[in-house]
Parts: sequence; C-alpha cells; structure tokens
Amino acid sequence: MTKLSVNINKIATLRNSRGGDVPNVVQFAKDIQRFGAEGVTIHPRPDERHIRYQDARDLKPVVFTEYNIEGNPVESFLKLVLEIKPTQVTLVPDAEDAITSNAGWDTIKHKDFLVDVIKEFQQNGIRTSIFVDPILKQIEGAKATGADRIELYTEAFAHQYSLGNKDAIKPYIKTAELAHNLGIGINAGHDLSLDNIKFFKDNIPSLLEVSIGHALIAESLYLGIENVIQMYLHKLK
Ligand SMILES: CC(=O)[C@@H](O)[C@H](O)COP(=O)(O)O
Ligand SMILES: NCC(=O)COP(=O)(O)O
Repeated sequence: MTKLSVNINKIATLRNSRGGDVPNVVQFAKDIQRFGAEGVTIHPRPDERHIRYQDARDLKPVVFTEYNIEGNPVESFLKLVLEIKPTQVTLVPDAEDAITSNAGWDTIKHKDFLVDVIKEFQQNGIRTSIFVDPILKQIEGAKATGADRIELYTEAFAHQYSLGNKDAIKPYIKTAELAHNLGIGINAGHDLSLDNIKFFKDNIPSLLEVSIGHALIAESLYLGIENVIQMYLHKLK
C-alpha cells in the first residue's frame, strides 16, 4: 500500500492572494482527511509565500493522519519542526528564491550537516526523509546520513512521461531497488498526477508514500468546476 499525502501549499497560495481566510487551510486539512487522504504535507518556505509558520502550528491538532513537513533545514525551520513534532520531516535543499523545489540533496557533499540534523529530529521522535534525485550514489549517501527514508524527486519522470518517454522510469526503478536493499523507506513526489501516478506506482512496488499537491489541486478544480457552475446557475434562477 502506498499512502497518499496531500500537499496543501496551494490552498494557502489561494488564501494569501486575497489576504483573508478563504479557503481556510485548517478546515481543508480536516476535510481531505475525511475524504480519505492518508497524510497532510506542507512545505513552509522562509518567505511564507504560501504556508505560514503559524499554519504549521494550527494544523498540528487537526492532522490525525500523517503530518509531513518539508523544507530546507535552516535555523527557523529546524526550530519550527522541533516545536511541532510532526510524523515526518522531509529535508529539501531549496534555495530561497526557487519558485519550487528543483533539485535533490547532494548527500555526499552535505553528509556531515545531514547527519547532525537527522540525528536531532530522530532524537525527538520525528521520522526523517531526504529529497534526492534518482542517482545511485546519492542513495548510498542518503543511507550514510542515517535518514529513515528518501523522497525520490519525480519532476524528471513526470516531464518525460508527459512526452511519452516511459523509459524515464528506469533510474527510479534502479534507485528504489537500491534503497529497498539498503533498508531505507521510499517516498516520492513532485509533479505526480492522475496521469502518471499509476505507472509510477506499478513500477516502484516498494513505494511507501507519495505527496501530491500542485496537480491534485488543479485536477480538483477541473473535476469540480462543472458541479459548482451548475450550483450557481441554480441559485440564479
Ligand atoms: C519537495 C517538493 O517536491 C515540492 O514539490 C514541494 O513540496 C512543493 O513546493 P511548492 O508548493 O512551494 O512548489
Ligand atoms: N513532496 C512533493 C510534494 O509535496 C508535492 O509536490 P507537487 O505535487 O506540488 O509537485
């Protein structure tokens, strides 16, 4: 079984665009779990352009599934995660000015740093995962950091799959096999969607969890829009 963790960053983006509290991020998290989501993921960025640090705190009491907080472990992020103690922290090496996450860790170059932060999270009972590209030596490096899991960065797969290149799954199969043999759990995320998720899952049988946000929210808009237009038309009769 692969768990579906829903990334709700985009709900916060929509809320922030009007400065009010619509849609309400906490209510949304409650509802998606009622609808079957098996986890809630947030990725607070230092500029708080979508999820704010206060959202991370407000979500804690309502997330009864798996609470996954992603981000670059800069000092403020470390403090926040240690305060909240989510189920899992996913370490992502994103630059402050990046539009979205665009690379996995160099687990070899940053080994000492990763070992230290991972130990601190684990001592506080938080499962750790590190975001990596599907490169064999990076998986070996991830093992050496002591991380419980890796999150395979799936942007390259998603892009190539959309162009019809199914071979793009190959590096993911190889790295997942290595991770599995090394005893590291496997998560995956970035640009996964209704189009590509089944193919990805079918090829990576040891996949424990996916976190999906951007496509899932966009798909929800498309799949819900007809119904909502009908509801407005009905009220306007
Ligand atoms: C870690 C990762 O893959 C990201 O997809 C991320 O969590 C999404 O972040 P944004 O919503 O800021 O693009
Ligand atoms: N870890 C990936 C994630 O949470 C969501 O990524 P995306 O679906 O918004 O690309």
